[in-house]
Amino acid sequence: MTHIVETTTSGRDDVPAPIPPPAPRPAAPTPPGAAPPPPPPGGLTPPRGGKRYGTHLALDVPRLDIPAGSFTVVVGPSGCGKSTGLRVVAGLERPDEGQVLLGGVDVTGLEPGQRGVALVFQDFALYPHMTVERNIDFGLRLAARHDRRSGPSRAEISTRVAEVCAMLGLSDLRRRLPRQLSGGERQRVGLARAIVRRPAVLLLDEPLSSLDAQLRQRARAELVRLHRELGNTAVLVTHDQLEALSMGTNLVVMNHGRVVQTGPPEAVYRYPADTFVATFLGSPPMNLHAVAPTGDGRVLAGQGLAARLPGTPPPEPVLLGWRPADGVVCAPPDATAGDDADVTAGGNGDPEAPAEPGALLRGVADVVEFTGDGTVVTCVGPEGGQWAVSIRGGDHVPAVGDVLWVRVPAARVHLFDADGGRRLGPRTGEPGADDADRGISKR
Ligand SMILES: Nc1ncnc2c1ncn2[C@@H]1O[C@H](COP(=O)(O)OP(=O)(O)OP(=O)(O)O)[C@@H](O)[C@H]1O
Repeated sequence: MTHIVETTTSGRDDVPAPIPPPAPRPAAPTPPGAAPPPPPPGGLTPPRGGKRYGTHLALDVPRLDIPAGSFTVVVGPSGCGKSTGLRVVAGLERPDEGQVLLGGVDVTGLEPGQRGVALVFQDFALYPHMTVERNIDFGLRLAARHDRRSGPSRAEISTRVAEVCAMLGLSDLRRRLPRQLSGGERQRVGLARAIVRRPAVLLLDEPLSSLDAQLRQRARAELVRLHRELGNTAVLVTHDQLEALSMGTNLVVMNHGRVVQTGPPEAVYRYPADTFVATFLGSPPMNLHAVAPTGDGRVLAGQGLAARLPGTPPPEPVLLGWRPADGVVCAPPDATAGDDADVTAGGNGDPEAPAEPGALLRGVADVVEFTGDGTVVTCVGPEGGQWAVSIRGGDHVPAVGDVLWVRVPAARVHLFDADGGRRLGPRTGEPGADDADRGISKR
């Protein structure tokens, strides 16, 4: 639902009511559409503290900094508190504990309209009887009517609406009604309504969820370009991990009301802080295997898997992870371990430790899925353990029942604590740690 905090909480009865946003707080006493404060110099710190619904702690965030000018994407499973966090920042919910800081300024006690924040919800509830143009300039006209001296002039409103329509490709649609627009066009009108106010902080709650795959792809690119052009701070909430990885400059991963990891998307993807992040980001998710040290302790072994890692592996059983795209299908390591070996029979399928650092796995192809630009093969190891490997288009595609040997370069092997799932150090694959070995993974 498109909801611009200042305008749709105005409570005025001389304008038709839009479909209400989800449970907004009562009308803000501040002038509707009042000029937002300038962009915060020091970024956004939303929030310090938490939000409870009854006894349920929906948000438990001691501190979260969102850099000024960043495009921050908040991702996490359904119900993890993403929207609650956004609504606390917008002022639609008050935190039970802690503060919300915008550019170092405590805005916890401020009404939504005083925060310089615009919030765009996932379904774009436009005023159905108003044209595109009227929907977009609605908030500015209210501001002008409310404050004739410092509100925007008619000429200024017209210029700003023309600018935003040009930016979002809506110039030819200005006279249309919402029902005469496609879903993607309505989505752009919803965005235009928010950005025409030039908010210091643009909050987007799953704004692309109602679009089909093609429109979604275009809208993703549009939002990224828009952020570059506006130079403001944008926070986008999604449960779509492709959006999370591709759109933002800063990624926040949440689970159970908490922030699990933040950082540039590639760093979070490459060096997940725990098994939750490791398996939540990436499709297919990261493979995880229970392994334990064997022999002189330098080799980790599990069902159908052996790994030799640089440095000394941990002395305890751990979880070894690798991404399906980081596995390389290879020839059997020697003639005696032929393709006929029954890898599903007891320990017979466990490979020897590889001579070079890295992991070696053996499994039987169980499911072969064509994905368009490649194939994902799900394999079964001894005693039924499953893992997946991605095969690029053009490479040999195995058939169901084939035996597969897969090598994973040491730089792409992740180790996690077997109990808590926390990433373990010394970490293989840290930036600069295994650069020589990292080259092996380039296929
Ligand atoms: N008004 C409310 N009253 C009671 N519980 C609520 C309310 N709003 C949210 N919750 C609960 O708080 C938790 C966090 O909800 P929230 O909407 O922030 O999750 P989310 O991560 O945005 O989920 P989704 O991706 O499904 O939209 C959920 O368990 C939800 O059921």
